[in-house]
Amino acid sequence: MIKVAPSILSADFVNLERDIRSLPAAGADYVHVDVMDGMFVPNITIGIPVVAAISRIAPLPLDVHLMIERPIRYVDAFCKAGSSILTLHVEADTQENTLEALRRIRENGVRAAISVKPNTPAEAVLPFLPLCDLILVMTVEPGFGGQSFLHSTMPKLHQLRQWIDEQNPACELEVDGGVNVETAKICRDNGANVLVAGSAYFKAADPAAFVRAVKA
Ligand SMILES: O=C(CO)[C@@H](O)[C@H](O)COP(=O)(O)O
Repeated sequence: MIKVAPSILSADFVNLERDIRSLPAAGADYVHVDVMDGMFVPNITIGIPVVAAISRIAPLPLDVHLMIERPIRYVDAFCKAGSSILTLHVEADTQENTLEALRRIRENGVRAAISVKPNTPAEAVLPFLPLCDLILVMTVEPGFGGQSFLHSTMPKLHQLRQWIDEQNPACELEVDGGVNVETAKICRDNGANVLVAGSAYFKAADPAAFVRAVKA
């Protein structure tokens, strides 16, 4: 089953509660929340208190994507803030710390996930795959919404689908960046089952029609 996770980075922050509460009616499955620290990526977004506030009103599971350096420092806090899925970047710390962070996420009763930037090879995920409930393949350089989809990431997505099916079939495979109706089909064809969409979702004249089209 294909799932859609609108990225609230493209929502109207003045009306964030309204935008989040409207997601189920459009057929969305998760609320995708981008946390950026100005170090791992050249942008700063929201932190723990805002995630906690969103979790109090969110009608769907929170899919929290940490684009921060050394995320192990904050995983317990983001779990307690109400994350349902908590994603770390493989590039953000040592292998040892990343393994420990994934274990801690699961100990908190939260689904653990790993993300890879566009130029990071699929092999980088392998040490973490048994501890992951979701793998996120970035299809743009992380940091900003509204960028163009990088087709060069599709062989990696395809490879990860094969390894997930062989080694951890319950794990979800998510893509994020430049997802629209056309690129969603390419991602589905290469094995993604969760599609993050920011600008395409929030700019759609009819978000429900957009969700139906990307799931079709
Ligand atoms: O994590 C990120 C960007 O780093 C994404 O979640 C974007 O927010 C997706 O936005 P669009 O590319 O769909 O506009």
